[in-house]
Amino acid sequence: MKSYDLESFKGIIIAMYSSYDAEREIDKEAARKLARHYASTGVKGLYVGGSSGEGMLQSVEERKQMLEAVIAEVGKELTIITHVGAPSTRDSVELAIHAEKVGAHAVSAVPAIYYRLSPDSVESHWQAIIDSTALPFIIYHIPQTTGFQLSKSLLIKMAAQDKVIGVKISAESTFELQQFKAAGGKNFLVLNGPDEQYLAGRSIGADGGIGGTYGVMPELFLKVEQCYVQGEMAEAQKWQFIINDLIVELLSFPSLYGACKAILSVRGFETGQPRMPLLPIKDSDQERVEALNNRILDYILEAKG
Ligand SMILES: CC(=O)N[C@H](C=O)[C@@H](O)[C@H](O)[C@H](O)CO
Ligand SMILES: CC(=O)C(=O)O
Repeated sequence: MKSYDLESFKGIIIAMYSSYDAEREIDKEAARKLARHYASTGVKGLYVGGSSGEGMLQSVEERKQMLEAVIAEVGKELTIITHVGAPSTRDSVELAIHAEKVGAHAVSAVPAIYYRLSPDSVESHWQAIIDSTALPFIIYHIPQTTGFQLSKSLLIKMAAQDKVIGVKISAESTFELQQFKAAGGKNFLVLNGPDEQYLAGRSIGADGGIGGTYGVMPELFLKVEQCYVQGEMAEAQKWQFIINDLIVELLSFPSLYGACKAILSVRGFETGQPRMPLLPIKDSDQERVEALNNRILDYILEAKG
């Protein structure tokens, strides 16, 4: 048994987009407004500073500001997981210590990026982060961007520690997800990464999911989850199909995050463009953004029924 409350990490957790002002600096007020909105949707929590949150494109100071804004607004209502992954162990540890100080509920990290690292090196990196606080830790496994393939043996070694409560797996193999779930055991969380496979991941062992596209349609993922829990598999599949149609369209823009942020902007939540090298949405994309937003909003209405 882990000595942490695992229930608070099970369910739909939005990988939150960062908010920037007109000068492209962190906009704490805008971040709070968006977090407040998310709290009203019924999701379980927020994942701050991950891939969707552009943590890797921000300074350590900016990452702290984003987290502080989110916690100030919804830290008492939602589970707040903060991603502290960085190229250097030193920066990750600094972010973890800060996260604990300001009241985050868990830290999470990808392997250190850029250098091609041995499993021993990644393990030491994660261990330094884990040892720096009393917070639970969630491994972020996303080999397609980090290049690091987490082995089952390293996973088992990590999961044996009380503080290591789970893994978020963004690799696309649901078999790998299942293998990690089996290896981690009953008291180890597996959170689904690829939003396109939420239902598949859930069916084969995931306890919930953390996703970037949840941020523009949390209600639809909550619907899939609700149908799944109630055993209405045909209905759950129907909604996953709808979601995947929408994701395919989101992926057709210059950048996924740019498209999601543009949709939020149409709804009155200004978060700015994503940072370079992520491409911004062009003016000529605006009409298509609005049409897609309308489609999503219609589905949200239908899902709420
Ligand atoms: C690389 C990346 O950002 N992956 C996210 C997390 O796993 C997903 O939520 C995707 O954004 C989503 O599945 C759309 O492809
Ligand atoms: C977790 C996730 O989906 C992200 O970091 O964007």
